[in-house]
Amino acid sequence: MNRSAPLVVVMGVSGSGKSTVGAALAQRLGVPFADADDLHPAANIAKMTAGHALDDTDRGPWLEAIGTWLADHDGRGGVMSCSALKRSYRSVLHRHAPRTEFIHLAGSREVIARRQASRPGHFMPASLLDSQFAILEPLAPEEHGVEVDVDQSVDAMVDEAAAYVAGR
Ligand SMILES: Nc1ncnc2c1ncn2[C@@H]1O[C@H](COP(=O)(O)OP(=O)(O)O)[C@@H](O)[C@H]1O
Ligand SMILES: O=C(O)[C@H](O)[C@@H](O)[C@H](O)[C@H](O)COP(=O)(O)O
Repeated sequence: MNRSAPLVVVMGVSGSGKSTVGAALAQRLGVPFADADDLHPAANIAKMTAGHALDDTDRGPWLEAIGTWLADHDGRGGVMSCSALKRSYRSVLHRHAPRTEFIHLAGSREVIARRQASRPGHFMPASLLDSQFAILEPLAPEEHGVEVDVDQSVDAMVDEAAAYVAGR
């Protein structure tokens, strides 16, 4: 069994609970937490705030910064909340930190839209949710990770994620 500290990316579309569940999971696991929203270049935040979806070029340097954080935390472990919507994005992260595991917070557009809309003071406009679902690629069987249903309490989601990590 691999006893090294967990290195986890909590992924999913905007409003799926990445920040909430990621922070709680990090606390449960006793490892540092970071939110990929804080690693976006200012231009990316400005673009999303203005209602435009990011493209692969916008996400390139951001993914490199997230991968660097993961590689830096390989020894002590960590949890990063990051949309990581496409498999190619997850491949970039995996290249930096090969033992990264992915927890995909997955659910219906209806539930997630409700949560996203009820979240106060966030830069991400609700209008961009469709573009997030449009490019979302769920985890492939050969990727290291698990899907957790968003339609349950935060505690239950963290329980599932922590159980997956413990059993790896
Ligand atoms: N399991 C849950 N049950 C109810 N509300 C939730 C749950 N998970 C997250 N939320 C709420 O939904 C909103 C979006 O969650 P957030 O963590 O900001 O998502 P993301 O980081 O993926 O955009 C927040 O207001 C958060 O408090
Ligand atoms: O790749 C992207 O398009 C963005 O990273 C996006 O997926 C992310 O969701 C935003 O940064 C909004 O932040 P929230 O996910 O916290 O809503």
